[in-house]
Amino acid sequence: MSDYDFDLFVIGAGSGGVRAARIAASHGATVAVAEEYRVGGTCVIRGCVPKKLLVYGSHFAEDLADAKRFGWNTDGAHFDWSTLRDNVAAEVDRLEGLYGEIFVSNGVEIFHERAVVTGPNNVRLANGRDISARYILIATGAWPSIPDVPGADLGITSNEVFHLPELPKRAVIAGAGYIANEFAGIFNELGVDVTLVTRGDKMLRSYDQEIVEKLIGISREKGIDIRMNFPFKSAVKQGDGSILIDGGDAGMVETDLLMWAIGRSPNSNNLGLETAGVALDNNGAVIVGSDNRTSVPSIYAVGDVTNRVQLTPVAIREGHAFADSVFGNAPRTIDYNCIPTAVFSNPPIASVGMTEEQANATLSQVKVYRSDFRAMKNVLAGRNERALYKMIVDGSTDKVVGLHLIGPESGEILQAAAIAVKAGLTKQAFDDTVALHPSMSEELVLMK
Ligand SMILES: Cc1cc2nc3c(=O)[nH]c(=O)nc-3n(C[C@H](O)[C@H](O)[C@H](O)COP(=O)(O)OP(=O)(O)OC[C@H]3O[C@@H](n4cnc5c(N)ncnc54)[C@H](O)[C@@H]3O)c2cc1C
Ligand SMILES: NC(=O)c1ccc[n+]([C@@H]2O[C@H](COP(=O)([O-])OP(=O)(O)OC[C@H]3O[C@@H](n4cnc5c(N)ncnc54)[C@H](O)[C@@H]3O)[C@@H](O)[C@H]2O)c1
Repeated sequence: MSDYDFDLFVIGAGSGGVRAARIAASHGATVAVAEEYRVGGTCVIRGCVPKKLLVYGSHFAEDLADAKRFGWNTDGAHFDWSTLRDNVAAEVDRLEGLYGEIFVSNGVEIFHERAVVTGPNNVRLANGRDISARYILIATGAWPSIPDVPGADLGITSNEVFHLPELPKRAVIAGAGYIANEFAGIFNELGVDVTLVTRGDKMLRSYDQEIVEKLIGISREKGIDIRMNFPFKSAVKQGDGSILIDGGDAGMVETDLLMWAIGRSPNSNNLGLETAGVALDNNGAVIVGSDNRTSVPSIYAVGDVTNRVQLTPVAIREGHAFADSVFGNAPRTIDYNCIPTAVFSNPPIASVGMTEEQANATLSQVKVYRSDFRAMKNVLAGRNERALYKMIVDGSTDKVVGLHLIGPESGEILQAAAIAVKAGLTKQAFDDTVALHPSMSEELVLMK
């Protein structure tokens, strides 16, 4: 007989929590999970998945316009937001069901309610039930940040954006990161008049800034109004229902929808962590070691709540490594080097490894190769939109240390190329590879 109700209690059924629960159960642990909202977490319910489906749905606007040059008569084509919104919601429902089945088929008990930590080996469910566990895993994710300015509550966040009753005529998106650029692209394609406001003079700071400049140029060309150095002072609701935003010296902007996309904070509030002795950093992130263990030996944490890398594949890996280490007798840590990432803007950006700026700051010799080209499809479509691929090479070893792409399907192209960068292949190895023609990705082996 175990001294505890379960070997593992996971708080949060998102990317990290679901993986950890399933793998721990497969190692023979008795596992329970608490989820206060919907099984699947941010990525499945209100993140990556519905976002990518909206990216696909919105891109038909351009595809249909381009189709004319390829001989298709698309007159009469029109868009219906409720159809896209409801079909995406139905797909999310389907996936939520599949995630629930993972628990059933692995013998994991799920509690559909909030749980808080009450001690090193104890949690309390919202219904008041106390449960003990040998280990507790905090996998509660992150929550959209909202700034402390008057009228901030007039804005929505990515939590609400998938359920809009109708599309606004005008939208202001505040922020300059992933979500801001992705939704600027989606709304713009769907005919919404988009203004992107950002307090600084840079966007997508972690990305190669030459690639970002290209995105800014193309976005403006498509009609997205990008306003940098915009100090968001306040928002007020006007008589006609519109929202008036005061940007101080940057001027006033009137809009029908305000969306905050200024980052996500670790979901650690009122979780009982402080009382249990779990150390948090100044941003509320749970502090963990490379083994995902917190300051309390029986409590671990993975995913966004630790604020290391806020990406689904990373949360999944952390959850998997935790379960293998603690229940599978196979301790291991995650390698955070060369994580490929993409911004599903229009066009998308994809990146792996060092930017030119980072390489210059750390390597003694840096070579940069560029290919600035127009995709064949864009040429025939009469679309004057160019792609840019950049390869960053360590001049002393010839190793490719970074790849940065903007252009159609760049995420799909980069995932494969990232294997070569992660493996430490040289520029010569890229050059030795015969081009696959005609394709956009052949540019990767043709850079001079
Ligand atoms: C709009 C958007 C788009 C994104 N797009 C991408 C993308 O394209 N690619 C990518 O890699 N990443 C993307 N992300 C990030 C990705 O969704 C997260 O990194 C990932 O979901 C983190 O997983 P997690 O397990 O840490 O937390 P989550 O998936 O957020 O899961 C945490 C779960 O815990 C639950 N919970 C919280 N507190 C409690 C409690 N006390 N009791 C019970 N349950 C609780 C929450 O309801 C939630 O379901 C996107 C995020 C957003 C918001
Ligand atoms: N494609 C993807 O992989 C993807 C997509 C969406 C989200 N995500 C993940 O979710 C996280 C959150 O996304 P996000 O776009 O909200 O955040 P982000 O960190 O990408 O960008 C936030 C931006 O808001 C700015 N900002 C911060 N505080 C501000 C304030 N008070 N006023 C004005 N601007 C402010 C920041 O300078 C930054 O540019 C990302 O960091 C990413 O890890 C990933």
